[in-house]
Amino acid sequence: MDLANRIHQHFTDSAHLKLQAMEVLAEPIGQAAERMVTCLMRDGKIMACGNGGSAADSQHFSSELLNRFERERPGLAAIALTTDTSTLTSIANDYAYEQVFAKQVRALGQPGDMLLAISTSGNSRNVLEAVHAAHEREITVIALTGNGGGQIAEALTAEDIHICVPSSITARIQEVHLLTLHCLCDAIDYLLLGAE
Ligand SMILES: O=C(CO)[C@@H](O)[C@H](O)[C@H](O)[C@H](O)COP(=O)(O)O
Ligand SMILES: [Zn+2]
Repeated sequence: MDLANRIHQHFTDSAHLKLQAMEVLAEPIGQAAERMVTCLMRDGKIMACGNGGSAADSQHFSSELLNRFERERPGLAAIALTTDTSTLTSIANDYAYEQVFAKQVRALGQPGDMLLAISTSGNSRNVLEAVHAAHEREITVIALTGNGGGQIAEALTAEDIHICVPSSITARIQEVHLLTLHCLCDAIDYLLLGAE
């Protein structure tokens, strides 16, 4: 396959997966948005975490709540647990990389907050540990995964919401994750501000 065909194939695969994911994810995405609005309106906050591309997604999402998405509104309480290199490196150095998000959840999280746990494999240990820490603090989890959800799916409770992309290809899963996060941002604004 030459380069042009490879590129065409990526676009085609990504487009097909988004249409397939729409059928199964629209409902949990809507539920997650409603729960996030309830959390925010009760003065809760949304903490987000993930590794690599999912760390970038965590920061992308939190910035669009703290600042704005597409409509004018006051900032909303969100924080990415992936940005403070002094915190991340000291926890990893003094304890273990597995604890870099969980220790922050235990320190910052309050009952009624929410954790957005992003992992394409569903198996990243530090995200899994953050899920456990959230449950200890009576924090509901929105898990954004793929690959069947992995160990994170097994750790979720009936109170949590699982948005699992029906694919095992990391890049394709991430492309649906980004669309999902923008759907969440739009839905939150729609629920708070009404239709434009
Ligand atoms: O962005 C990519 C691949 O597209 C990578 O950086 C990817 O995020 C990293 O391999 C992560 O460590 C994968 O972690 P996870 O999504 O399985 O939790
Ligand atoms: Zn965005």
